Amino acid sequence: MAKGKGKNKLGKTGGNGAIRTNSNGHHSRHNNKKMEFKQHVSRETSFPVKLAMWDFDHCDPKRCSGKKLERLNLIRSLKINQKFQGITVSPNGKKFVSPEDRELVTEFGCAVVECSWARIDEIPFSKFSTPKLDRLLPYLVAANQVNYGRPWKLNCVEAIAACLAIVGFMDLAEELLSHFSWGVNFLKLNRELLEIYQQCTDSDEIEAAQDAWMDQIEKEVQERKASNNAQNVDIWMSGNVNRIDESDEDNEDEDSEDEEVTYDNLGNIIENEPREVRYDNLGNIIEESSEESSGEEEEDEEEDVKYDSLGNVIEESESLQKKLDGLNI
Ligand SMILES: C[S@@+](CC[C@H](N)C(=O)[O-])C[C@H]1O[C@@H](n2cnc3c(N)ncnc32)[C@H](O)[C@@H]1O
Repeated sequence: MAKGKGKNKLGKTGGNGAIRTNSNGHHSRHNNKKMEFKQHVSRETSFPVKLAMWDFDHCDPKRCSGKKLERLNLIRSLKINQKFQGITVSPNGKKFVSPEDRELVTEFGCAVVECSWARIDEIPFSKFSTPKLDRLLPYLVAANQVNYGRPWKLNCVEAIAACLAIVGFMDLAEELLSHFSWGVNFLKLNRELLEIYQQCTDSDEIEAAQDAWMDQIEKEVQERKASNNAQNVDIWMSGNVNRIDESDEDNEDEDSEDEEVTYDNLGNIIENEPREVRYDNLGNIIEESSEESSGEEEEDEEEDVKYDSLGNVIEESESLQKKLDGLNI
């Protein structure tokens, strides 16, 4: 393709077939995608979409994503007072990037302001910006090492990739990010949101989608907090969490195993219910009744208890025997 004006007009590049628009409005590439891209990058300005930046030299060139794109010949630097005809993603914007901007991006490209977030107040936006072309990016989370996990504070390559993805050039966003080790994570982290934004038509819809997403996040945070609080209360109220909840019907088996069957030091069953037990001076049971037991019960038990030649109990009361039968011992 000839150098000059028409070079980056997407959809008009027909000959090299780099970009085709599908029924969703997204574009796709045909086979040997990498090769087609390499052909592009070997050209003077190197990318199917015109990319530009105003570089304020705030950043360490080794860490700066804008400078890396420049070294790769994917973006060009603009002079401070130089205007740009395409979309500028900038914190100075009033509207959000939306699929409505697709034609502008296709025709004229996308620019960023390469500077430090910490020094953003020093930037003389009025010198270079065209306010009606400035765009905010909606809620998206950074994946770069400097601001990982932070919403809105994207670096230059993320900002450009986000703009490309929102207007429907997802594969170009991928291409651009593929030059950064962490790049693929930006699309992974934001995939769902980007798909939502791609379905919007204009800035207002993008803003509404962003607000709905943030409301949802806020709701989930509150729910998680409430559930954590509830769990903390339960832990303190329930004491030892290793104890089995005896009111739990599912624990019936464990409960029944807890039913106490106790033995004397020779292994004889001496009690199946809490009772006061007394021993003779050889350790033999001499009485099983409690002082509170009725006289009737005492008599019954006395009648049923028999002893072996050493004085040990060899036969339990009838009621005890019934319980033993029930336990299949
Ligand atoms: C402040 S610079 C930081 C650049 C960083 N030093 C780097 O290595 O790429 C990031 C630029 O990306 C664009 N940008 C990032 N996040 C944005 C957002 N949420 N809205 C609009 N523009 C954004 C702006 O042009 C912004 O100036």
